[in-house]
Amino acid sequence: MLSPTHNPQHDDSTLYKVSNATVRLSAHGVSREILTDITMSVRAGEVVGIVGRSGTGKTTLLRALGGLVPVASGELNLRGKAITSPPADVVTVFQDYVNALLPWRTVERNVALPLQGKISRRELRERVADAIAAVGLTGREKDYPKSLSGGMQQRVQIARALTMSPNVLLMDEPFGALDAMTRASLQDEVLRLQSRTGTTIVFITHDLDEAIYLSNTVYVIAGKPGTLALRVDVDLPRERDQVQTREMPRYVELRHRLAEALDMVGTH
Ligand SMILES: Nc1ncnc2c1ncn2[C@@H]1O[C@H](COP(=O)(O)OP(=O)(O)OP(=O)(O)O)[C@@H](O)[C@H]1O
Repeated sequence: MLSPTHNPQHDDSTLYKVSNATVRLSAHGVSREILTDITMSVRAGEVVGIVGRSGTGKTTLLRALGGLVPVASGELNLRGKAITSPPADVVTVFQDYVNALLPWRTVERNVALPLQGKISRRELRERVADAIAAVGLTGREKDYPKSLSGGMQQRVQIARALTMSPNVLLMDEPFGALDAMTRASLQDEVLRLQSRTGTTIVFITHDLDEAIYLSNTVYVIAGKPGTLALRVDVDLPRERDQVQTREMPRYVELRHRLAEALDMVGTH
C-alpha cells in the first residue's frame, strides 16, 4: 500500500531543518511568543517524539511543521525549502478526533474521503481496507462515528491518514484516548507500518514510555515561551518489544533523564 521511501538505517538525509525559529500567535488582538529559539532537525524515516508539560507549545510546534502556522523569525525548512503552506505530502492527525470525522459518513467513507476521485475505485477499496485492518477496525466499516468509542474514532482518523501514504505523519497525542491494551497494539502497528514504509513521524505525547518506545529521538519542550530543553537519542535496538524494551537498563536510564528534564523526578 504505502510507497517505500526512506529507511532510517540507510538514509540520514535531513527532512526538516528548524533553526532559531520563533512562533507567535495572537488572541484578542494581542500577539504572544509561544515558541522561542527552536532548533531541531528531523531525518527522513525518523520517528520523533515531543514531550512537555501542558501549554508549552507542543501543538504549536506540530502545526508549524505542518505549515499551519508560520514562523515569525528563524528558519523552518522542509527539504531545504521554507514552509509557507501545508505541504502536500505531510498529513496531520489532530488531537480532536470528535471533530475530525464527518458524522454522516461511515467508517470506510470517512477513511476514503481524502483519496476519493483521485485513484481507481478498486485501489481505493484496497487501501481503505488495509488501513482499517491496520488500526484493528475490520468489521466496523459500515458503522457511523457516533456508534464508536472515542478510541475507535481516533483509530479511524489514523486510518484515514494512513490511506494517504504520507511521507510525513504529524500526530498530536494520537493514542491519548485509547485504553492501555489498544494503545500498546496500535503503537506496535505504527512501528510495523513505519519500518515497512519509512514514513517520517513526528508525534506529541504526555507519556514518556510511549515517547521512548516509539522514537529514534525525543525532544522535551519546556518553559513559556516554549523552547527545546533536551534532545535524547533513543539508542535502543530499533526492534521494540512491549516488555523487553521497557526492562532494558538503557531504557530506564533514558526515562530517568526525560523525567528529570520535565521536573517529574521525586513527584512520580
Ligand atoms: N490560536 C492561538 N492564539 C493564541 N494563543 C494560543 C493559540 N493556540 C494556543 N495558544 C497558546 O499557546 C500556548 C501553547 O499552546 P499549545 O496548544 O501549543 O501547547 P501544548 O503544549 O500542546 O499544550 P497541551 O499539552 O495542553 O495540549 C498556550 O499558552 C496556549 O494558550
